[in-house]
Amino acid sequence: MKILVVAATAMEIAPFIAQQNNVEVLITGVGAPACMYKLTQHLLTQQYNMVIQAGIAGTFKNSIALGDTVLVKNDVFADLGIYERDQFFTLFEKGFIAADEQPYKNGWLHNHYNIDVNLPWVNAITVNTVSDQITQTNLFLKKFDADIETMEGAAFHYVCLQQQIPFLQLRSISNYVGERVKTNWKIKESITSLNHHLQQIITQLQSTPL
Ligand SMILES: O=C(O)c1cccc(C(=O)CC[C@H]2O[C@@H](n3cnc4c(=O)[nH]cnc43)[C@H](O)[C@@H]2O)c1
Repeated sequence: MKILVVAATAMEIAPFIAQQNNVEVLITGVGAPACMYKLTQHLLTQQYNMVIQAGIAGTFKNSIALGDTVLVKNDVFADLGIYERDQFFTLFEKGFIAADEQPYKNGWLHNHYNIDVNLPWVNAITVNTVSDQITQTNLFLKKFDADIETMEGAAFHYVCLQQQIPFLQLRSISNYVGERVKTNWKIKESITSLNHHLQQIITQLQSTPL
């Protein structure tokens, strides 16, 4: 099985890279535009059976602990929309995109691939601007009721769905959304957990017949 591992920063998958395990790695840079460009460019010339995005993330939910690792079932470009009279509308709500228009399913970028691992599947939002303003956190929480937030997930889902390549988005929780005091983040713990699960998933995939 030919697998590509994608991450925003090399730091997030440094332990995995250090193992040199014959799996290709693509570092896209932080944010959705860089992820979209780099991944699309790469996939136009290389073929894979599976692409895995691995990274850290913020969570909205107290039921998710820092250091926990999750898989993302649905993602969305949360701040792609229109502000009108102090109200935020998505492009679906404004009728610019139909909720089930390719590659969307009910307004989400849905991953229909399943893997038999003991990790929770969650819903995510992707933002261009990470904010410590409670108004932004509450707005997105009310609108999408997602579990976690990243800056690249929806871009990753969008490209893989359009290119029809099986994919997994693996995230470990480093912080609560809105928390910008980095000393309150659990970066080291989340990276350790992320890389442990990444290696486990890859070992499992490599032992699965195509
Ligand atoms: O400061 C460090 O030591 C450090 C080490 C590794 C990675 C980082 C990052 O800042 C990675 C940025 C990456 O993390 C995602 N992320 C993490 N928390 C959130 C959040 O609350 N909201 C949105 N995105 C988050 C994001 O995908 C970035 O690409 C720092």
